[in-house]
Amino acid sequence: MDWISPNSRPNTALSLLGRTTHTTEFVPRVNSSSNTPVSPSFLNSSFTSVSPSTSFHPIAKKFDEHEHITAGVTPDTQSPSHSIASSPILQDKINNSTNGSVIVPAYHENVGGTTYFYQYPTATENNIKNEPVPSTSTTSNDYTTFPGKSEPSFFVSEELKSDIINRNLLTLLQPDIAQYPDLPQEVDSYHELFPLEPISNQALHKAHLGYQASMYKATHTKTGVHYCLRRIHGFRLQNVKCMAFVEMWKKLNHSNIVNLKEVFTTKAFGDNSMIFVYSYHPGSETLLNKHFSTDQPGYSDPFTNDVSTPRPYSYQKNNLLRHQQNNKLPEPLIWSYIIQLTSALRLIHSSALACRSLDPTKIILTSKNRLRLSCLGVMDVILHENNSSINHLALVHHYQQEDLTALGKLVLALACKSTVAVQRENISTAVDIVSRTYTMDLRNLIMYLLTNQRRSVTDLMPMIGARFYTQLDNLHNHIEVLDTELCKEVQNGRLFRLLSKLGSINERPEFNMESTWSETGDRYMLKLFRDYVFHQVTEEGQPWLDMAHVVQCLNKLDSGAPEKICLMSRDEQSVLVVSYAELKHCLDQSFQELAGASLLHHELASGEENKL
Ligand SMILES: Nc1ncnc2c1ncn2[C@@H]1O[C@H](COP(=O)(O)OP(=O)(O)OP(=O)(O)O)[C@@H](O)[C@H]1O
Repeated sequence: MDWISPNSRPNTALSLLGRTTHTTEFVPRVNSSSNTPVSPSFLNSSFTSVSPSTSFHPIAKKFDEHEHITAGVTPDTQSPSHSIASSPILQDKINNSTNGSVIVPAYHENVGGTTYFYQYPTATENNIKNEPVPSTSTTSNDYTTFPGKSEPSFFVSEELKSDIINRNLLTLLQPDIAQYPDLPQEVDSYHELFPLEPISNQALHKAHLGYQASMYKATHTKTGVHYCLRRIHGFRLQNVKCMAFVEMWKKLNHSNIVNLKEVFTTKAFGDNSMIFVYSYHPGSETLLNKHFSTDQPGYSDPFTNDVSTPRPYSYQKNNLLRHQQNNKLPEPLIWSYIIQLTSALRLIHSSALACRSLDPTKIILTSKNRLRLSCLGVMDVILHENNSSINHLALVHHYQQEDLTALGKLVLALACKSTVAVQRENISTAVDIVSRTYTMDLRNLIMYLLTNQRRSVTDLMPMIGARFYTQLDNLHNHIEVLDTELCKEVQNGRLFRLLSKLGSINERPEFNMESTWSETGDRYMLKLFRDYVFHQVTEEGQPWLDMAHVVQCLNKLDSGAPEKICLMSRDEQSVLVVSYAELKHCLDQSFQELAGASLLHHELASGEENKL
């Protein structure tokens, strides 16, 4: 480290250190300088994506200036053009403008009615027989699984951030005691119950085979983990044999299944209730709510007849088709649901179980169209209790066939956007509508599921065909986006730890009875470094804020770069030339002092407690 006398220092005050017309950007910079002298240790650090460019940045400039400073030469100010050339935003725009999208021609191969190597451009899929297809109100783009790459930023994307924050908020929601005075404080090992739907007091509100049911979010008292409790009101368990099913369900682990954790009975609600504990997925909504809810603006079930004004059949059918063309769900979305549902069913059926609740109210959706079966095991317990003499295990094949019929009805309902479409009297019209507005593959799948023949979920796989690849590709792309976002936060976590150390040292009023500890020795350099990183000002004395500058300085500190910078005292009477490696040493030493004293205090305190 070199001390420079005030007389020999350049006539640049702190405000002049590399001050340029450089615009403030709270985004990372891209590497734009090829002739940049970068320290090897910096390159080795995991933050090389942030530009170590020295061509435009004040810190880097200081390194270049080091020899000039010692020689008493005033450095030139930066050229504004550098900063513009280094802007990642600008660079990105330039890249985008030359990056035209490549249109890959669709390739279809049909083997025995099954299309392989399939693509999703809407023109072919929306092929209503001999009729031009008006554009649908919801394009397939609305259902893209991943948002794609966004502008470069130091932080996670706004979309992901708000999704995570929203889920956290929902997870932390606490019930209003005044609103729910009857809620028990504790139910077995769970507390902080929060109703996930209005609790109906009407005995008529029976949801599960004649039993009233309600859902709660709850927290496990020991682990603090949040769960979802499905309560079956007024249910007295007489026969524990059904618990064999519960054990089987508990073992199932699948990305499209809400895991069952445990089942118990309780009197905490003032009755005999049966509680099914599931994993909690904040922000989920049922498939019914998402696609068939009359609460949605503009939604109406096209199959609901207006009995007051009977119309000829042809009129009704034309009406249905018109409605369908304007409101239908994009076919890729329906296939995505099919893939997820059949994937879950495949595991369930191969585990000698049956879902038995493949119903739009018992399928939940979270962001990015992630779908999960949410009510597994309940039917097995309730029905076993009601008919304990029946050999339910022997009937499982029958129940599995029922699952496949329910799946066929569900897909038909989605394709017609109507729950009424699956009623016996509407099915043939509904299938006709699907044939006219979707591909034959979708129609064939529905027909296969709705026939009386013996069916298997594995038979559906060739019908799905190459759509698996599309689904897989979407998932991988989404994982890649999340991975990139996670990388940023790993780096931010590293910098946060560094800042925590700096913050613990800077301006500490007293340490070991020494009131000037943070103002002297190594700590003084760290204080000036803090000013250098965060308190830069423009020539006019205005705050100069640049996240790239902050991140770059902290990264160089973390990696202990040999690069040197000028630190100016607040009275501008002395300038300190110091390397990042030296600053890192100061930081480590000072923090160790603090941490050592803190540890000693803890040991002494616990020693005192033990004595007592
Ligand atoms: N595992 C879960 N995690 C988070 N929320 C869930 C979970 N399971 C269900 N939910 C939510 O709880 C609410 C009620 O679910 P439920 O299965 O009772 O549906 P429902 O439409 O009310 O059906 P029913 O009429 O049979 O009660 C829904 O908003 C649903 O999204």
